[in-house]
Amino acid sequence: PYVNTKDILEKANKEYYAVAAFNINNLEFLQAIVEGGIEKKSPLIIETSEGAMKYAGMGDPLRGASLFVKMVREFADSLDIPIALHLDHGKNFKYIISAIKAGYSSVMIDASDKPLEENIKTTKDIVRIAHAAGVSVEAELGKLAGIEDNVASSESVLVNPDEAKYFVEETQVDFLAPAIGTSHGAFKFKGEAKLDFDRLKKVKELTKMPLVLHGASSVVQEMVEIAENYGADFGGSKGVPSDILKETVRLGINKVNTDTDLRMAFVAGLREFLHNNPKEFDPRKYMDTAKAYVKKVVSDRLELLGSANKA
Ligand SMILES: O=C(COP(=O)(O)O)N(O)CCCCO
Ligand code: NA
Ligand SMILES: [Zn+2]
Repeated sequence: PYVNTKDILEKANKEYYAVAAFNINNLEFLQAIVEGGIEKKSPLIIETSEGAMKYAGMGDPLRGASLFVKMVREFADSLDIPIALHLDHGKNFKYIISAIKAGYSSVMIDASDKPLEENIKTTKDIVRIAHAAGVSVEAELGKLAGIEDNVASSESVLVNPDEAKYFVEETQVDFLAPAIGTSHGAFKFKGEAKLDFDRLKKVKELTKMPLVLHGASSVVQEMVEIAENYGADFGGSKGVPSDILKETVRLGINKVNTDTDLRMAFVAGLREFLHNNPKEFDPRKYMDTAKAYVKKVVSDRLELLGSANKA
């Protein structure tokens, strides 16, 4: 069934596991993710960025949003696993309202680059509107390093746990993304991978609410090797190691945003297939390996996060 993200995350919060939130831009990634969820009998959070809304709607974000709602609902209504649709990194009021109007389960208001009081004000405005429409809300505190959807944020500012408690009380958001040292994309760490577990622990103790980890892709070595075997150059790529990811779940992370790992898996499968099948031009065939690799990465992640058999 199509459910509210809050319902999925409240259960995960109680039972201390995490649910992956996978980004999509098209049908094929959605198919592969849903196949993984069926195989693992796991709840799924499908998420789209504002860029994905524009892309699918060919420039019209409301058309893109309603296309994604219709696609996701079609799958969700025909399956036993709970599936929610989330707007990731909502920054533009118009896009956030479009997602709410189209029927998204939840929206993220990302005002993490604003001073605290402004972040609170903006977030409160969105919470009021979203809650009136039965939509749950995610916000972010602190700043990720790396590139956030082509906006380079200078350096990562880690969450202040006391500020987090004040923020959630003031805004009544349903789930919070505390910045603890991750960043978006495939180049997360210069040296050794390290996250601030102490801050995460404190935020959980102070808020007791479902928490979100952004920039959580692991950069799956197997997929890097396949892609590089067929012409990709992913030199220097490094993600969040599995043991560190598991530790964040143990400490209270319940939603794990994953985009880069699926992108790399898809392109690895596409490169491999096209190289080995020079005569093929049927889209139902040449994207097959790509989808199979995405499904594999999805299934492994659902297992690792502990959401398998939790549907
Ligand atoms: O936090 C994440 C996941 O980040 P990643 O998959 O790059 O680790 N997202 O919000 C997905 C969109 C960011 C661009 O990749
Ligand atoms: Na999000
Ligand atoms: Zn993110």
